[in-house]
Amino acid sequence: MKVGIVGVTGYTGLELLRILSNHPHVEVTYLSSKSFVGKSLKDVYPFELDETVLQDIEVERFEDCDVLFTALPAGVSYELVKDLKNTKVIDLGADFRFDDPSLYEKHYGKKLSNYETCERAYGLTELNREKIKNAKFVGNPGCYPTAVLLATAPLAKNDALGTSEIFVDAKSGVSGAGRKQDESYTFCELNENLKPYNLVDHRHVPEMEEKLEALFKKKINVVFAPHLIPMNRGILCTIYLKTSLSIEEIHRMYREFYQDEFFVHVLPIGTYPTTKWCLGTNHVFISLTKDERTDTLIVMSALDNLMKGASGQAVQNMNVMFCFEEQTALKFKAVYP
Ligand SMILES: NC(=O)C1=CN([C@@H]2O[C@H](COP(=O)(O)OP(=O)(O)OC[C@H]3O[C@@H](n4cnc5c(N)ncnc54)[C@H](OP(=O)(O)O)[C@@H]3O)[C@@H](O)[C@H]2O)C=CC1
Ligand SMILES: CC(=O)N[C@@H](CCC(=O)OP(=O)(O)O)C(=O)O
Repeated sequence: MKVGIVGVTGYTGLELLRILSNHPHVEVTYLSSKSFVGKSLKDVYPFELDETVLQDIEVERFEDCDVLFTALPAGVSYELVKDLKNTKVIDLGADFRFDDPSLYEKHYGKKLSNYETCERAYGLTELNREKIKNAKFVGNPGCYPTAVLLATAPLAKNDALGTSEIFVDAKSGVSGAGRKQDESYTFCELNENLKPYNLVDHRHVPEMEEKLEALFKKKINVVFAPHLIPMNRGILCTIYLKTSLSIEEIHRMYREFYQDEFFVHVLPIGTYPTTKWCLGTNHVFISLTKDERTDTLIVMSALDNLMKGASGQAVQNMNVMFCFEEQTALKFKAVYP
């Protein structure tokens, strides 16, 4: 199967290439860049050892691929790919994530033409597998929404959420911001530092709320506090919510909900996840603790933002769309320590 990566020079693009180089059923035939057209990938990243020449972004070349991964800033992919006839698209940005295009317009400041007519699915594999199978366009979720939705979805199935509000404290490694050059991402700004950013009005809040509403069949407000942490990769979300169920009942529900999932692990009660367990893998670790005194459930989820939070999940979705075994090329174990 022929695969293209548009935006291979970014962090998620490179991660896609790392994963796909282990995939027995695909050949990566098209790699594109904006700034390095005509150079080989090896010229830009000597460790890649890949002499493939980086192409310009040419829509005509997209049709030669069976599937195209677009790993571009939000707002660029949609217009490039929306009219493709035979090529399936997995977009790592936000352009295909929303059911309600007015939410995208409000939070990303751009109108998407004819959005309603494109056959699209939200690419949170474990929660949307059947739709992903037949979709032409898959909107791969944001990294924080992946962590938060997987950590809360079992409560929806059992109507176990006692309130209409959840509180999320999140920490992310710096690769989550992409390879941008910006003063706030320089070494001295980040090293030995823990930095809150975009509190409350982060763009992932409307994405989380839209998907939570669909899951819980009621409006759920998300109070969200993200932080940058001086690590390359990894996300840890700590979610506070109310439920009247006992920790044993909740733990049983979560275990049951994810019992057939290869990538989602519900830890024993009292075991807390760490980001290092997921490093370079597509696995997600979830833990549950209840503060009985305040009747508060604390759910934690840890994942690698470039893997399950982006490129790993994108390949998982490709496997679902093309009927390959879902774990193909994704059986990485953590790099530890
Ligand atoms: N990093 C992460 O953990 C996650 C990222 N995402 C999303 O995935 C997408 C890619 O992210 P990431 O790889 O981190 O980003 P990077 O900033 O690392 O890379 C961006 C890529 O897009 C290309 N590019 C930049 N601007 C344009 C443009 N105007 N037109 C065409 N190409 C352009 C760059 O090309 P060149 O290098 O040639 O200039 C580069 O290949 C984004 O939408 C991001 O929000 C989603 C989940 C997690
Ligand atoms: C650390 C950091 O900056 N993380 C990014 C999220 C990465 C991601 O999932 O991005 P998109 O939704 O834009 O695709 C952020 O907070 O915007």
